[in-house]
Amino acid sequence: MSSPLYVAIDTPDLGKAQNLAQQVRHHVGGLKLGLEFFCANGHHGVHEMMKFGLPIFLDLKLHDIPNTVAKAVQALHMLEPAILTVHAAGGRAMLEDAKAAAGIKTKVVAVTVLTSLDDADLLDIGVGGKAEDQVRRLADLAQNAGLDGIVCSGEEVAMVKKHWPDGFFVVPGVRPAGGAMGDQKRAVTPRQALDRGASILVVGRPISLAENPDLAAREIEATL
Ligand SMILES: O=c1ccn([C@@H]2O[C@H](COP(=O)(O)O)[C@@H](O)[C@H]2O)c(=O)[nH]1
Repeated sequence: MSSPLYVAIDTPDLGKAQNLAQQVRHHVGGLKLGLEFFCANGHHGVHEMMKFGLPIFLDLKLHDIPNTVAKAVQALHMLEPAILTVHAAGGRAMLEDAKAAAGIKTKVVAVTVLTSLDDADLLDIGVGGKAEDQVRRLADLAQNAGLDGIVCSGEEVAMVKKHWPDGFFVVPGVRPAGGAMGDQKRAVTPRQALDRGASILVVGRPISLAENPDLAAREIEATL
């Protein structure tokens, strides 16, 4: 069985991205490429990273009107990402159209509440109540729109899985015990995320900024 640990390759530098992937390739289940990498390197960069033979998670968090998102998803077809993200807050029609536009090999998952936000941040953008309530609402929306799953924090994944047992749950904001939080506000350990029902875990800086990324990935993997 492949590892549930996906490494976030957050750099605009293709050479650095390849170097990191080369170091951790035997201890992770996939490579997550986000906006930073894609804006700098586009399709060419993704093709280069595909050469490592690991599943590619394109974390582009698409969020626009349904027609625009659907066309963007179509434009990614040739890359056949294993996982692609859109923002749940784009609404039901956008989610349905994104799913319909994706190739059959791609799981489309909806970002609910970013793991860098807490209840106070949500209030600032006009969402009262707790993050977990908003995650639940957006998870229901994603499920009803026919998506494959959602992105949420490890604090909510058990609650959502109860209502969506066969959903695919991506959990970022994962930190080894005592690790630096950085900008993450709703974080759990890799073991907690898995025990609570994560399908895959996304870990970036605890691996990429480590003195020895290979060792950091192995140490995280050993806890799973
Ligand atoms: O809610 C979300 C959605 C996506 N992310 C992404 O995951 C990684 C996390 O990186 P760390 O360095 O481990 O904090 C990063 O690429 C984010 O864009 C997220 O953190 N939270």
